[in-house]
Amino acid sequence: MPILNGDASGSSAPLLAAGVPMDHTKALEVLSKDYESRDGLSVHELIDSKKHGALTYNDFLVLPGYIGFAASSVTLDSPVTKRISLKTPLLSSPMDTVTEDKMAIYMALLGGLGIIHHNCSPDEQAETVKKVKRFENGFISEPIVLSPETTVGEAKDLREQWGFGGFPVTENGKLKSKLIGIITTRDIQFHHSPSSKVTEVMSSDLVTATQGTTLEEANEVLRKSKKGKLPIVDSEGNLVSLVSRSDLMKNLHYPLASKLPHSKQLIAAAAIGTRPEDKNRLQKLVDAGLDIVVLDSSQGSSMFQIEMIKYIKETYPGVDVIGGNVVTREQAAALIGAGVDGLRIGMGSGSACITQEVMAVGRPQASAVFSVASFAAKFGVPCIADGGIQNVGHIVKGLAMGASTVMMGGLLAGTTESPGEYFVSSEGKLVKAYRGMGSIAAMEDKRAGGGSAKNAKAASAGTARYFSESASVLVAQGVSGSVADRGSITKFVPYLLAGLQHSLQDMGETSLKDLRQHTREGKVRFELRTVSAMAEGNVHGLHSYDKKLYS
Ligand SMILES: NC(=O)C1=CN([C@@H]2O[C@H](COP(=O)(O)OP(=O)(O)OC[C@H]3O[C@@H](n4cnc5c(N)ncnc54)[C@H](O)[C@@H]3O)[C@@H](O)[C@H]2O)C=CC1
Ligand SMILES: O=c1[nH]c(=O)c2[nH+]cn([C@@H]3O[C@H](COP(=O)(O)O)[C@@H](O)[C@H]3O)c2[nH]1
Ligand SMILES: [K+]
Repeated sequence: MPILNGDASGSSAPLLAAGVPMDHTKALEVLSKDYESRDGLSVHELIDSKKHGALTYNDFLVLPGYIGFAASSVTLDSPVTKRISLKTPLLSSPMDTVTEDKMAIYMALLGGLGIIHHNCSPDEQAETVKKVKRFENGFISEPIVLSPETTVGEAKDLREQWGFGGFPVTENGKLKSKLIGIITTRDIQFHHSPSSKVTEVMSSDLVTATQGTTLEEANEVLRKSKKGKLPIVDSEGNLVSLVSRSDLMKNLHYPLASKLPHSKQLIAAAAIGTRPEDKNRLQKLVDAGLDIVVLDSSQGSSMFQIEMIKYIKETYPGVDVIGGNVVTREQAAALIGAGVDGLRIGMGSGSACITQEVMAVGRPQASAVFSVASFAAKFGVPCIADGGIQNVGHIVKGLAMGASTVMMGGLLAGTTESPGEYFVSSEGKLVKAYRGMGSIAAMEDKRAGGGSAKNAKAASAGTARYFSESASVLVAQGVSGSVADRGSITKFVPYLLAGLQHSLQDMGETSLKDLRQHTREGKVRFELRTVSAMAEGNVHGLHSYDKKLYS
């Protein structure tokens, strides 16, 4: 008796119009014999502007490959210049709402790199470079210090404000002055006279360590002494830094940290312009220990940049130069010819950019990255995909298009490590300011006024030109706004990295090097995405939902 419901045997529901199904064990053989190419498109077929116009990240998808390994085994190291490679292929933008010392330090600790912005005086920028180079993992280089005149009440307020209660006391209340005591939460907790001086309750029987002590040694002293804080002093007993037990454990664990071989210091990178005065700025940055300089321009293919590249390569052979921005092969060739060690790709793709609207110049980012990176690869010049990154998928696509690293502004501007304070938006959301460096706000910022120019504005990254070209109108190429709170990059970057590993695993690629090579060879396959495909690929049909990305 035939099984009607659920019967797939015989001729009741044939898949092929006629004939017997093939032997299933021959599936792979048939696949390789019967088809001229793999399923989907090669990158060359995908990025074909004659057929498809120029594409950006949302316009295509990568097809899955074969998973024969664990996601955790995917390696993500990648070069950022001809000489320097990173364990984390992520960079933060040289923007005044994104990268100052804290971002640069933590990006480097996490294996990436933060490019220090130049919308400030050369001395301020050099000081930031110094902070990155001098940063010693686990040592608090700028602790809160009390003076002998500080009262117990004030110390209690500081504890409230900072959330911790161990403060060193020095003769003049500053760092690099003689350490005379340390005050802990316990010393002030039950002291009922807020007007007493801290010297009455502090402990002056101190366990200290001398400058040059390693973190491991400091750890051992803390363990033995059972203290919470270990002041580090110089040979004269002046306080130079502090090690805190609570910070210690988390600080010991940055195995990916970006350092040069034989150096204990983090790699420091900073941006400059191509004006004559930028040469003086660069000298200060190099004196402060700079490793990589980024020539920051929306249109890098200029006589100014070519001259600057040659000058830097000649004057500072130890410093690597990243040129840009570029979006075409021709622009790239000019800068590669001048000797750049790396290129930065992107024009108008940034989240706060209006360059394409205002200048009518630019290029959709996926096409830009593929065109430039495939050309630059011939000369061993690594490329940065800069701008337009909104999620892990975009990072992956930038890397699949041939970039070695990816640069982000807006995505990192809402983290604790970016400059500025959080504030509450009119909708009641916790946000931080984010603005394009070509926005009116950034161009007019008074902080830019520390330079040599008489007019404060003239020293800024974005306005210099307007003052020498006798133009009185500032033409904005960016906007100023805010972005939502994203917490600390010490959580966010590991999330991006884990997401990247899972994505590469889906593609069947075990490293970024393989991803780039297999894309070039046509093994990694792509598909164009229609508007409805994009809608399908996103959340749809739900009454409501919560989009929590990681925990
Ligand atoms: N990636 C992107 O899509 C964009 C980025 N931006 C950002 O905005 C900021 C400003 O960018 P730009 O205005 O492109 O900066 P820029 O410094 O390249 O300024 C461009 C103008 O200054 C002139 N200039 C440069 N060096 C000169 C010299 N030595 N002598 C005479 N004139 C010289 C150029 O001819 C040009 O008119 C940067 O931080 C940049 O990254 C701005 C627009 C787009
Ligand atoms: O057209 C522009 N006008 C601007 O004012 C501007 N400021 C920054 N940038 C570029 O945007 C990149 C960061 O982009 P995301 O926020 O999308 O990560 C950055 O890395 C820059 O390349 C600008 N582009
Ligand atoms: K844009």
